[in-house]
Amino acid sequence: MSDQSVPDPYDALLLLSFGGPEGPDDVVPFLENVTRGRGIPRERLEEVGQHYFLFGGVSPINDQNRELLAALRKDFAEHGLDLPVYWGNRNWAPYLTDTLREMATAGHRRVLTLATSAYASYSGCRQYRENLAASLAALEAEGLPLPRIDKLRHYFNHPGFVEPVAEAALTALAGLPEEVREGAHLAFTTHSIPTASADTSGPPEGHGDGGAYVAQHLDVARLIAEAVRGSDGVERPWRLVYQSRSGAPHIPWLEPDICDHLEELHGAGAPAVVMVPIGFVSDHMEVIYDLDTEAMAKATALDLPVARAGTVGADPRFVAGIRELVLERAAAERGEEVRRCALGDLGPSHDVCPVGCCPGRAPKPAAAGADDPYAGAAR
Ligand SMILES: CC1=C(CCC(=O)O)c2cc3nc(cc4[nH]c(cc5[nH]c(cc1n2)c(C)c5CCC(=O)O)c(CCC(=O)O)c4C)C(CCC(=O)O)=C3C
Ligand SMILES: [Fe+2]
Repeated sequence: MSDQSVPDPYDALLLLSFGGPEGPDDVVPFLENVTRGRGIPRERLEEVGQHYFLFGGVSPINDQNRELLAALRKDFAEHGLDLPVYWGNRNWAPYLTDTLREMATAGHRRVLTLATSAYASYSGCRQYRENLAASLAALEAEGLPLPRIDKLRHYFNHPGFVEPVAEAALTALAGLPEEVREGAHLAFTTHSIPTASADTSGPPEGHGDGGAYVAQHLDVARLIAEAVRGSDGVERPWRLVYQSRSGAPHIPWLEPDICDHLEELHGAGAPAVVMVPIGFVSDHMEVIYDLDTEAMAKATALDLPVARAGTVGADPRFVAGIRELVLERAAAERGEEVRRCALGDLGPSHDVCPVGCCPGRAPKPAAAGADDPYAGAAR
């Protein structure tokens, strides 16, 4: 095609994700990668290993990322966007360092990163930035030229994310028996994190106020509850609840858990519940085990009709939204005036994570932010 455009200054997009095991022999080494130095009790690890074994030791997350990767490449090609897309993971092959090495060797010097987490938090944002810095350190030690790496702004409130999720919520609602549909409650779910980490999520000025993680999820939950009401005029009660808690029991994590919430709703006479996993971008293990297996077993035991909404996956609207975010950021980097699309009350998120954003327990170098130690060394 002759009308290909290069989104200057970027010369590549990096899809950065979690990774997951692809067979029974991968499960234990994968869990060791995930939990190295993170103080997760042994019993919890054995339990989580069982979740994977229940599915033949295969997490769906890698295939879902392969699908997203293919969809991004196709969408970019169809829109004349000349931007190669690569994929690397934190915890499983293709490992981030290997992907970045391939990118550096291929001559890429300005890389934009899309992480498969839509929200601010240590696990969903800074930890990925630390992984990028660690990989850059490894390339530096190998004497390779270092690309400069940026990260796309949080996309939780971008219409490309919100609209497919709202539609999925409606589809799930329509799957409930008709007589309980009107009275159904909406339960928006996301990954629980330690409350201390929730309180310090996002830029420092929001710390102590509950943090950005919860505020961002509440913004999305409200938008989707409104979209559902808009579809049939019925105002349904909704709540943001949590799932997939790990860590030691004496450390407070965000609550209530989805299973406790189902029990409480049932006790209060709710006729049905729609679970909407707004915290995730694909139906990976935390969705197919923690919701479809565990929470559904609870629902069956309670004799409570429960439906689960899908996640965005490789929905064309999500993919197009990513393309828009890439073009927006490229224009901003060129110093152009940009229109930033965002729904809800919080407005578009920052392009560059400020110093002190989503701190971890111990300070570590993090790339793609205001405190990126490689920003100057790169190029
Ligand atoms: C906020 C958040 C997201 C969403 C943002 C994002 O998507 O990044 C997320 C995603 C995911 N979490 C995943 C898997 C796991 N997370 C664990 C442990 C933890 N997650 C945490 C938080 C998050 N996690 C935290 C605070 C811990 C405690 C340990 C620590 O502080 O690091 C553990 C250890 C065992 C356990 O569950 O205790 C596993 C196996 C998978 C892969 C699923 C698959 O294989 O399909 C995905 C996408
Ligand atoms: Fe996790």
